[in-house]
Amino acid sequence: MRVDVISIFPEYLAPLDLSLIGKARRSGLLDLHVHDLRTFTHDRHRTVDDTPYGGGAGMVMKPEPWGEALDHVADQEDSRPILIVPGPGGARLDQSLARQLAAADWLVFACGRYEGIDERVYDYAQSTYDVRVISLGDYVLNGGEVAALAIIEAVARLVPGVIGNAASLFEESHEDGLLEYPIYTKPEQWQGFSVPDVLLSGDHGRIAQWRHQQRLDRTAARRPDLLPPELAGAPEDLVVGV
Ligand SMILES: Nc1c(O)cccc1[N+](=O)[O-]
Repeated sequence: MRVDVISIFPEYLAPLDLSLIGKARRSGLLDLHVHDLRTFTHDRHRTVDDTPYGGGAGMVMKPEPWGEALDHVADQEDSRPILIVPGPGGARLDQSLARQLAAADWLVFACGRYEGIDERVYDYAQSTYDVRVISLGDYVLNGGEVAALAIIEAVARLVPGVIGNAASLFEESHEDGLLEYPIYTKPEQWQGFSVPDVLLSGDHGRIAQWRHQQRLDRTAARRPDLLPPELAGAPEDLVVGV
């Protein structure tokens, strides 16, 4: 998978050199390119913003640098990349959308700052990109970089080979709609807390059943909205292993 990120703060994307994503870059599984939007300005001050037409607070990102940057990134390529513009007005990222994006060959991220990007950039990009606005949630960030990091991590880890043990992708929270079960490691006793006996039993059938029940209980308690319709609204003590 190729990923391009355009930002006025390219150093914000430095964490992508770390851990499994950094390893995927070095192995060639992830072909990541970060671009400084100011590279595509031509004035002495490398200007990327200006006042909004119609008045209002704050500044708007100018269309010209974005147009040049998007043309530069997509240049000489015949495939149509997905352009992701992280923003509060976008489709909410969830595991299903992350899986969809992980099937793409090429993602390009446009990280807005200030009050956002001139609307004509979205229109201009349509001829070359599949334009998507994606939100992490209903709250306000200062720009798109943090969201781009989160989306890239959620997507890249689903690319085959990025996570060494693919089995660990299953039974994760949200992978199949339920939250994950509690996990434990050595020592058996710690600060007066014990590991549940069932996990020490060696009975894999009982362990699997216990873990499934834990997932149902946790989902019912913390995210009842995720419960399957047949269990939604059922009293917690009736949410039994099904
Ligand atoms: N919420 C927000 C924002 O305020 C600015 C950029 C990106 C996001 N987001 O992805 O959620």
